Amino acid sequence: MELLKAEKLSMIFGGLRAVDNVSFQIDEGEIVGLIGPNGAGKTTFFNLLTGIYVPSAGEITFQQQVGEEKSRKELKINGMKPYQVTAAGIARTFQNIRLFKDMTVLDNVLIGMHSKTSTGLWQAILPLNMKEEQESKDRARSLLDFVGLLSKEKELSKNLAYGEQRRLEIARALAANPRLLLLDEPAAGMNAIETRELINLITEIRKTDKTVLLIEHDMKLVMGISERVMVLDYGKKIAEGTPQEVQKNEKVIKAYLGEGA
Ligand SMILES: Nc1ncnc2c1ncn2[C@@H]1O[C@H](COP(=O)(O)OP(=O)(O)OP(=O)(O)O)[C@@H](O)[C@H]1O
Repeated sequence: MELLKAEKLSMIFGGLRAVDNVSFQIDEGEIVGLIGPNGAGKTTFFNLLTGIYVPSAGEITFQQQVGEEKSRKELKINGMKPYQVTAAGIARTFQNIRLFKDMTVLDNVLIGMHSKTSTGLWQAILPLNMKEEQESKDRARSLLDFVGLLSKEKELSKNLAYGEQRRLEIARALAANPRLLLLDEPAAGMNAIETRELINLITEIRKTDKTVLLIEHDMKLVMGISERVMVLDYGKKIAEGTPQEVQKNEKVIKAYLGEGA
């Protein structure tokens, strides 16, 4: 079932078409990889889906879940503010880790929980009533447990190892309880062990009913974990298909993977 659809999406900076007429759909429960050379427009595409940029052309729709009965409402994402997009059910991590470095690991997750409102930071810092505060902390701790960081809850996030900071970013994004999780180069800078742990984590996230779209340059990871892969080059979609199809695609080999792939 369709979760998010982008139709003929473009983003133009000056004369540069960073995203050029890209149509894309992701269904509920899928893990989809987004690949392409440096500067292909991958992060810009994420920025369009998350309200950081308003598209120069095209439309993005998201099937928001409303109420307890899980009924759906089609929502137009264009023009929404990033916090409204998060509240609608799309959360993300960033290529350059964006944690509050002088705050504890636990507080970083608590902030993610309250980022659904424009006053999110203040709500996270100001005291809630005791019961709410305890419930929030319990949920934040269970997310830390999920990403394997519970034992580090009191540490300052800047003191975590690089791979741990990346996992904390994922916990912070999950705190918003998204239906669609966007991961921007989650394995960047990770060693082989950290990458293996990350693959396990993404597999576990998928089991929790979430849909995942990830940008990644680690081909082993992205081809191993994705059911479908979309390839961008100079802002244009040059291929889309299963990892096997994409790896055999002449255009993709020429633009990105190279002959030795
Ligand atoms: N705010 C901006 N203003 C002007 N140009 C931009 C802006 N953001 C991105 N670009 C340009 O748009 C193009 C696409 O950039 P983008 O960061 O989306 O690529 P990418 O595929 O994510 O690259 P990488 O793999 O290196 O992260 C690049 O040429 C980049 O310089």
